[in-house]
Parts: sequence; structure tokens; C-alpha cells
Amino acid sequence: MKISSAEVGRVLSDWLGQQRWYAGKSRAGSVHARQLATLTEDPHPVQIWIADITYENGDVEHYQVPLVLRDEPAQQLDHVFVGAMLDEDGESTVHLYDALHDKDVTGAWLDALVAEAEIDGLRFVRRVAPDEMPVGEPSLALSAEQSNTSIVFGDAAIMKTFRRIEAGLNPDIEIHGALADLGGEHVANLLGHVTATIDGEPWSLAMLQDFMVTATDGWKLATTSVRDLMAEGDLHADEVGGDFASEAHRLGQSTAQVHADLAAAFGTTNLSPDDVRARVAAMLTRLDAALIEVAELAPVASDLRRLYEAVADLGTVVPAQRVHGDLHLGQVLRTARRWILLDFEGEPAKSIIERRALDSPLRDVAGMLRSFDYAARYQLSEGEGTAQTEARSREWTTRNRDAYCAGYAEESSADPREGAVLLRALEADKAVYEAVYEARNRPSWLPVPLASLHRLAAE
Ligand SMILES: Nc1ncnc2c1ncn2[C@@H]1O[C@H](COP(=O)(O)OP(=O)(O)O)[C@@H](O)[C@H]1O
Ligand SMILES: O=P(O)(O)O[C@H]1O[C@H](CO)[C@@H](O[C@H]2O[C@H](CO)[C@@H](O)[C@H](O)[C@H]2O)[C@H](O)[C@H]1O
Repeated sequence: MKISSAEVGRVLSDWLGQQRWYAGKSRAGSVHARQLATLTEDPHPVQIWIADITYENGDVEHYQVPLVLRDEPAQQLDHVFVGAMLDEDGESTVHLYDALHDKDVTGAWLDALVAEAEIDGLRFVRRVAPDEMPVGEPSLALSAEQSNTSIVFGDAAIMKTFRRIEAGLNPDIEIHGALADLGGEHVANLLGHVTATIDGEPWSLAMLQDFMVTATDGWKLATTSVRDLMAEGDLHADEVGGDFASEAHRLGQSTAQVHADLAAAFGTTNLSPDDVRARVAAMLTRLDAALIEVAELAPVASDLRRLYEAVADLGTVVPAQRVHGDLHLGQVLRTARRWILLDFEGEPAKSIIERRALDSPLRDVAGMLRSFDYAARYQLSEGEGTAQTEARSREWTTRNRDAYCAGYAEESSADPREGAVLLRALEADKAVYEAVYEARNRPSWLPVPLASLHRLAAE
């Protein structure tokens, strides 16, 4: 079944803007679609397409869009309908759907991984024995759409399909592979991955991992703890049943252990004072770019610049290594035994080169500290804030930030609280990123990072 690229480009222009993972919502861009591969023809054709978006300022982004082509409308896929068009012969109508949501065809990825297939320049790499692959298991796309699209096979494995793609090995695959090879306890095993070769370069398309079936994510656990505290107006955080501090402590230990594994797998370096100044310059540039998009940042901008410049003035070396890059409570899962860290892709807004650069491990600590702040604050921003709940929220945040840092310090030679200026600047840099993220994706959450930036600016 053949369809025209121009027609696919036309339907994707409308459809992309409605997808959570599409980062170009706030800018006008033209869409060009190209077909990369046909994964299978049976029972319905599955084609991997790339949408190349060119924005008005010349920036280009690439998105992966796996499509299933059906010759009849499929009611069960109405919610992931992409568009309809005549086939190239002009004889019959083809109905396009997001293939990752079509249980009838998702097994094609597993079959290709089992066979270690090479299809139209796509290489399917298997890291475990064929009988460890969840072949035949039904698939379910996760409903919480995030930066990418993940589908679970049975309760055995989860396949993450990267949406915004670019040349280079995706750090999620690279790091999961390296840490699994080291026997790291705090990551899910990497079962396989899919890479395309485009113009001689590797482009990571998807990865398959063990699925942690009984795990609960850190965001759910932390926000439940906050809710318990808010419900008990007169009790303090350490007196309420759902206290999270011992989990925060373990999470700090787990983060430090993952950092030690990352250092062992990829090495370490010291950023010289000049390197540090260059990083600070990048943070200032990021702040300037954010100010154009989020006007609400203006009142804190000069204090934030002063905070960043204090880091440049430290004049000391800063230990650096590979890091997670976007660590927050939604990226950690609590299994019955331990915390698992997920999603080593780094911040989706950064290029792969930036995401693979060695950085201060405090970047991850700062990310998690921001997340405690989010967990405590977002319920207040939903309109229920009183002086009492504000105080409780601050208490919860302080207690869990301290417990996390103490846990980290126990497993590492460095206590994050000793690098206070750098840690504060990294928190601010993260909150600036979050302000842009929220303005683009969840404007009602924008007050959460803004409130923190006011606090950081005033300290
Ligand atoms: N190995 C896993 N086991 C269980 N759940 C997982 C696993 N990997 C991811 N998840 C779930 O899928 C969600 C999205 O995964 P993540 O890697 O963070 O994707 P994204 O890059 O789209 O944010 C996570 O928040 C988690 O709930
Ligand atoms: O999709 P990803 O998980 O890669 O990360 C992006 O989305 C996150 C929200 O889902 C966003 O995280 C922010 O909100 C979280 C609560 O929903 C909070 O725990 C985080 O601390 C906060 O940064 C993340 O920044 C973004 O990259």
C-alpha cells in the first residue's frame, strides 16, 4: 500500500500539534514527511515515518511517527486517528493511525528484535536470549503521554519509542546498556534497541526494557505523603503515617550509587574555572531565551544572573561525570526492594551532544530537590493554599530535601549541601527550564517553578 509523502505531511501538520510529546507547539513550522521503513505488511502495513519540521528561524526538528495503514476505519483506534487519504493509485481510501496504539501490529517490533532483523536501514539489536523476549504478549500504550511514547508488553517489558530524534546514540540506550553491563541494581535491564542508519549516522528509535510490574513511581508516593500531611492540619511531617523521609533518604543513597556506576562506566573529569565560566555562560543564555518566552520571569532575572555569576566567581574546579540530566520524582520507581532510576535521556530540550557532556552530579541532586518542591507545592497552586498548608508544605520540602541529601552523602564522598552556591544555581537553572516547559505544556502549573525562583532569587 503506497501513500504520498505530501499527503502524509499534510495530515501530520494538524496532528502533531495535538501530541504532548511535540515540542514545537508554540512556534509555526512547516512539516515535511518522509518514510523511513516498512516494518511489516501483515496484518496491516506498519510504516515508520519521520516528520521534519522547519521553523521560521531555520531551526529543524525531527519526529518519529510510526503509522499503521488500514483499509477500513478502526473504531477502537479513533482516539489515535491521524488522517485519511487516497492511496497513490487514487483507488482506495487509507486510514492512518498511530501504530504504537494498535495491538494488532505492535508485535512487529518484538518479532524484528527476536530475529535481530535489519529492515530498510533499521537495525534491531537484541541483548538477551530470544526466549526472554515477551513475544505474543498483548501491548498497552501508557496513557500518561510524556516526552516519548511507551508501550508495555504483558507485564514483562516496556518499549519506549523516541519521538524527537536526532543523529547519535540516545543516552537512554547508552547508559542503560552500560549500567546493566556493570550489574547496576538501580536500573531496569535493557533487553534490546532499534537504531536507524541515516546518511551514515546512527539514529536511536526505540528501546526495550524489563518492566517493573509492581513498582510505584516516586511522584505518586511523594504526593500521597503530602496529601496525608495536609489532611492532618495539626500534625508535623514526622508524625503523619505517610511520612516520606526514609524513602527520600534511600533515594539519595540510590542516586549516589548510580552516580558511582556512571563514573565507573564513563569516567570523570574536573571542570576548570574556565570550563565552569563557560557553563555559567550557557545558563545565562538559557535564562535570556526563557525570558523571551515566559514574561513572568522578568522580576527575578537580575537576581538569578547574580546567583549564576557567583558560581563563575568561585574559581574552583568542579568534579564532573555523566549524569542522569533530568532527574525528578516521575523518573524513579519504588519496587518492593529498591529504587530504580529511569529515563537517562537528559532534558528533552537539549541536543544529544549537550546531554552526553560530563556535568556536575549536583545537577541531578538539584533536579530531585526541585521535584520535592513541586510535590509539596502543586497542590497549593490548585487553589487550596492557606497559611497553615503553606507552612506544612515548606516543612515537608525541607524534611525531604535534607533526608535526600543525607542519604546521598552517606553513599558518596561529597555531601551535596557543601556545594551550596552551585547547587542553588543548578536548582535555579532547572526551575527556569521548568518555567518554559510549563508555559508550553501545562500553563496552570507555571506558578510552581515561578514561586521557587522567587525564593531562590531572594536567598
Ligand atoms: N522499566 C520500567 N518499568 C515500569 N515502568 C516504567 C519503566 N520505564 C518507564 N516506566 C513508566 O513509564 C513512564 C514513562 O517513562 P520515561 O522513560 O520517563 O519516558 P518519557 O521519556 O516519555 O518521559 C515512567 O514515568 C514510568 O511510569
Ligand atoms: O517527560 P519527562 O519525564 O522526560 O520530563 C518532562 O516532563 C516532566 C513532567 O511530566 C517535567 O517535570 C516537572 O514536573 C514534575 C511533576 O509532574 C516534577 O516532579 C519535576 O520535578 C518537574 O521538573 C520535566 O521537567 C520535563 O523534562
